[in-house]
Amino acid sequence: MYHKSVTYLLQLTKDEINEFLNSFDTVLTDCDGVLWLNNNVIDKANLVMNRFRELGKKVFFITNNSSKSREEYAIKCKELNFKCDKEEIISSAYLAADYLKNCGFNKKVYIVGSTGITQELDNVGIKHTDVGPDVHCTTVPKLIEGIKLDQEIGAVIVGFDEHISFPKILKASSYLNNPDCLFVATNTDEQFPLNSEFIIPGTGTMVAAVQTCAGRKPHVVGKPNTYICEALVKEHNINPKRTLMIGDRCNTDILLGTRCGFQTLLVLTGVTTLNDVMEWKQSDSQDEQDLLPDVYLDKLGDLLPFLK
Ligand SMILES: O=C(O)COP(=O)(O)O
Ligand SMILES: [Mg+2]
Repeated sequence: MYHKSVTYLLQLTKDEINEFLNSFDTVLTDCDGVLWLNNNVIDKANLVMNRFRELGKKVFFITNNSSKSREEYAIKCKELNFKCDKEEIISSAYLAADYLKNCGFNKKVYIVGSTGITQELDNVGIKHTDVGPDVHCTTVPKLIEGIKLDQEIGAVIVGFDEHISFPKILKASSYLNNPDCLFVATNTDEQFPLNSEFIIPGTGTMVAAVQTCAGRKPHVVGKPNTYICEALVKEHNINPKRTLMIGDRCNTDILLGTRCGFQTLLVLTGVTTLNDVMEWKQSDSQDEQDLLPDVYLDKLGDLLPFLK
């Protein structure tokens, strides 16, 4: 309807907004920066998502955040009053485990990441290393002396790891020195959306460290990789043209929507700013044009009055 026009939804007439709301049957929504920031719901986002469901629309939550399993996200949604089943939540930790399962992987995984990944690997019966701090306070030669590489390791998964460290980068890169060792990244988001004076390193920071040292590029399972959406379209018989992708980050959420032929709604409560978008709108680079949303809002909750 408003293909890549960057239309501000609230400047439309009531009828035009209703026509837009009736133009999709399925909603895929990003989480961090759209629905919540950390453990705080973003103004009325839960009321809007629950109302979409009451109006008969299919709803799926697609997050690049690998720190939680689907089960843990289902608990978080319940606590924050978002109605949803575990099967409607796709986290990048789940995607990483699903990808290795589909590859018939039967060795052990070295994880740079957290318990979202260990739980999802456990769910599919894939062996893995532990997560948590791995620090060193000695010299590099002494550190290396103390490391015995595990010969069972056949893949490295890099996800969000607040305990990222020199020893972890060294070990992951050493395993990846074997070209047969798979290199999987959950996502490459550069920073976490957190409206504060601090910049929180996103998973892209951890991935870049290992990628640089290992001299190899990972297979990235999260947005904007279309892997998950192709699976959803097939499994739930979704019509891409009548699907809305809602996101706060254009180089993952909106780009995914563009690649899958979905309609796209950008909300300004997370990472991408309106200035970013207006700069891309002036650009003649196709890559930047692909980042443009169809429509945008200051926050998802602004839709509530139109969903009566
Ligand atoms: O984990 C992130 O960096 C972003 O997560 P999101 O995809 O839910 O916005
Ligand atoms: Mg987000």
